[in-house]
Amino acid sequence: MNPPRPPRGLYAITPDDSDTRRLMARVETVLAAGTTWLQYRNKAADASLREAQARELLPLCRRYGVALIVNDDWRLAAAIGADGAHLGEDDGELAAAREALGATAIIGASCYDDLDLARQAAAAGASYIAFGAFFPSPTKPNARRATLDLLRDSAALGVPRVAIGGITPDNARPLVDAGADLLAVISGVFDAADPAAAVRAYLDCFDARPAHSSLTKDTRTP
Ligand SMILES: Cc1ncc(COP(=O)(O)OP(=O)(O)O)c(N)n1
Ligand SMILES: Cc1ncsc1CCOP(=O)(O)O
Ligand SMILES: [Mg+2]
Repeated sequence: MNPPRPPRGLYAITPDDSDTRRLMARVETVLAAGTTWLQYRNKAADASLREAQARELLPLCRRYGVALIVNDDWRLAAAIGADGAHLGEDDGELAAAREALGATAIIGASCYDDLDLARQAAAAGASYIAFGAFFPSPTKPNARRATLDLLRDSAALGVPRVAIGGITPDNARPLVDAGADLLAVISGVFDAADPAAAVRAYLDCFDARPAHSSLTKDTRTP
């Protein structure tokens, strides 16, 4: 049997939206257009709204065969049976998340502009490592900035690499050429005049681009 293919494509991340009906409709458009993974991120919601929104997103993602990854809070991911969690530097230990979520969960780690952090995350069993911000981010203007060299230099780590931060269909191709397996995007998708067309434009950036990593880990959508 061939080894599983690594994930590749668009990793859409939800905007802060307190209107759950509207959020579901916005997300469904994006899932239907061909998103690979979805991250639930809402920095403005309280714990109860976050749980309600994450719970409602899960069956929607399942319907489209898209993995749901919860930002910041692996306990919430575990409580609702999500496919994984994304952890930044303030979001707890990867080992604890892995223990709670299990061997097949998708657990991502923010590595910002730091190859050593990426090495540590890969060694600790991260399913993917994320670098960025690569461009000024409308969502997170003070995010640390990363360079394309990080993507090139992290190829040998053998885990999928995610690029984030100010990515638009117009600036994304160099990231894919440098080794990004997934483009993580909030405003470029959800603030676009036509979010479905934006999703397709990001996916076009992968056309005729070889997959970079020779990965063996199974991080496919369940
Ligand atoms: C795919 C992906 N990459 C990076 C981040 C940023 O995580 P973090 O540094 O914890 O910042 P917040 O998202 O919590 O503001 C991410 N969420 N997703
Ligand atoms: C969470 C996060 N971490 C670095 S930049 C960023 C926000 C990405 O959003 P956008 O795609 O709108 O720049
Ligand atoms: Mg975080």
